[in-house]
Amino acid sequence: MSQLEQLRAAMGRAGVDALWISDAANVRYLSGFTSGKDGKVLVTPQDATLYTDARYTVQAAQESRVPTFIARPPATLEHAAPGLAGLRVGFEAESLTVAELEQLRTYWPQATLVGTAGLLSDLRMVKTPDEVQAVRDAQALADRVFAQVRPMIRAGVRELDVALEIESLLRRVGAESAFEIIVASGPRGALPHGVASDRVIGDGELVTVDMGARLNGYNSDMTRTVAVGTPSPEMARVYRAVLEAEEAAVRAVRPGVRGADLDALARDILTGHGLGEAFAHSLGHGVGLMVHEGPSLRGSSEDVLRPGMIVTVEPGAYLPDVGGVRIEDLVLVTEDGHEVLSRSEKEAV
Ligand SMILES: CSCC[C@H](N)C(=O)N[C@@H](C)C(=O)N[C@@H](C)C(=O)O
Repeated sequence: MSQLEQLRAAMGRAGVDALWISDAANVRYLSGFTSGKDGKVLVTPQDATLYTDARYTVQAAQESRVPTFIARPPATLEHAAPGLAGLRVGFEAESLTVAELEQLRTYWPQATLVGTAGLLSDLRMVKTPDEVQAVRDAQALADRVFAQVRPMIRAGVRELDVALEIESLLRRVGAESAFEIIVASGPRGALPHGVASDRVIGDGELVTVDMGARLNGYNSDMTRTVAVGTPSPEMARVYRAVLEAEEAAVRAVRPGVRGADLDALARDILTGHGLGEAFAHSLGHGVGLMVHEGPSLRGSSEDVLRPGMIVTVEPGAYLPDVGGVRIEDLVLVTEDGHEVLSRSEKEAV
């Protein structure tokens, strides 16, 4: 089934006849138009239309897999209105603003507007072969960049300079950083999202580097914690515990496994090392057009892994004022198990 056919089936289950798609990643996913933030897609029982404005006339003609109508709101809404009379029209409750909803109410008075959630994000969880290749390419690039940057992670270098080098290497090959690069050294390692600061890396410290490449719209995500010199026995113990949890969770990735069970597996290992409280976030998340998307590998998740999903496995342990460790791999769920897409070496500490 095509993406559009799968979406129409999901719309039927949600009880809507048409869907107004406003989330930028969903617009891109469904239409192929790469400037999704400046577009909307309307899916009706018969048609799908990309609405964008005249800045994108040429680009939309080149990229969009669905017919395009060039206009700005409210002309877009006026164009759509006649076809929506009497229909139940879904909108994406997680991305449409209140002001935009009011505008839909004004211009589509004969439609019944219905809030929906997750119709496209559910589809996006399982990647097509082309999407898998796109994430694979992004991760391969991130691995190459990490290998180039690893030698500069040493005492006397600022975290910021490490991040800048990663960013510039990514930019030079036409990619960009998938998110603000995390370089957290020494005690800053206790910040799970310690974006690079002007702190100078010291001897005997662990340094957590969390980076991703965005290439052709698709993201990668990987974390390595590296040792500069010889870390304290306490931090070496934490590193080995996190590595044990990470490797065990990666080994367990296969179709049919629940995200919640993978989280519990890693959490139980860290708890056994007295680090359960120090693991301050979920085990992982899906990666694709967004760095964070479904499925979720957290305790409350009901997601079950299926072939074609791409997830991170990233346990961590964070000790305030002392330091922290996170180790993260990007993992493709295959028909009979998994394939680890991130290839960067993990150091023995
Ligand atoms: C702001 S993007 C940061 C990406 C980073 N690699 C990452 O995913 N960090 C995780 C610790 C994280 O944010 N996990 C989320 C899903 C959570 O546990 O709520």
